[in-house]
Amino acid sequence: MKFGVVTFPGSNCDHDMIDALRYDLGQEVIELWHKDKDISTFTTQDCIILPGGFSYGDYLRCGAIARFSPMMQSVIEFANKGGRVIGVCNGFQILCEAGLLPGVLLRNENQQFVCKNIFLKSENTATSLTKDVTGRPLMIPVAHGEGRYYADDATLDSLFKYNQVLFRYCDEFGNIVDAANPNGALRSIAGICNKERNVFGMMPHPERATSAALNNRDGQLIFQSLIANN
Ligand SMILES: NC(=O)CC[C@H](N)C(=O)O
Repeated sequence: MKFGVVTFPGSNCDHDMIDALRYDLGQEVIELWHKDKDISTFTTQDCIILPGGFSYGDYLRCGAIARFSPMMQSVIEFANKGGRVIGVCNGFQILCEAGLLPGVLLRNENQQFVCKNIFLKSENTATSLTKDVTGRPLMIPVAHGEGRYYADDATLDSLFKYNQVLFRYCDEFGNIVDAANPNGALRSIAGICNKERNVFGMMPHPERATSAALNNRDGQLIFQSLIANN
């Protein structure tokens, strides 16, 4: 399989993602530009990633302008054919704005940008991204101003009912407690997928935790699960 990483104007985690996949995980990576549309070399075995950043300066709402990029039309078609798409942080925001994932990311409850390590509990072994992520909580960094996952009660209930919640914020022992929730996300939701389980969004940054040089390789477990369960 190969990965495509889309750069939008204002992306700033695209090269972190490319480096993590290429050098820490040894994967083939194609760099994609938001104004291009041709992803015909990608098959449904492959994966497109929307990385983090501040696309279009976060104007209107985070991701609200990027979702109109020409590349997004191709990404939506790719996802509808069953190709896997992952959005991290701003990428998650873009996927929600594009309607590929339900809900929205609102400004953090404390109105502050939050940048720190948090713990994540994997909630779901039914998706390729999380299948092999079992056992202890993962330590992964977050860095966002608008990461508070919000959806109406019916949507939240449906996410749990259909096993679409990927990750929840927890303490270092795996307990879901308010104090471990960095942004006020409803039901401590940190990541979700669509019903078909091929579109994934998460606020924390696994690509910032794939290298021994960073003293944290917990993020590798997430990418390795995706690669192993292709
Ligand atoms: N690291 C990021 O992707 C930041 C996402 C977004 N711009 C926010 O602050 O919420």
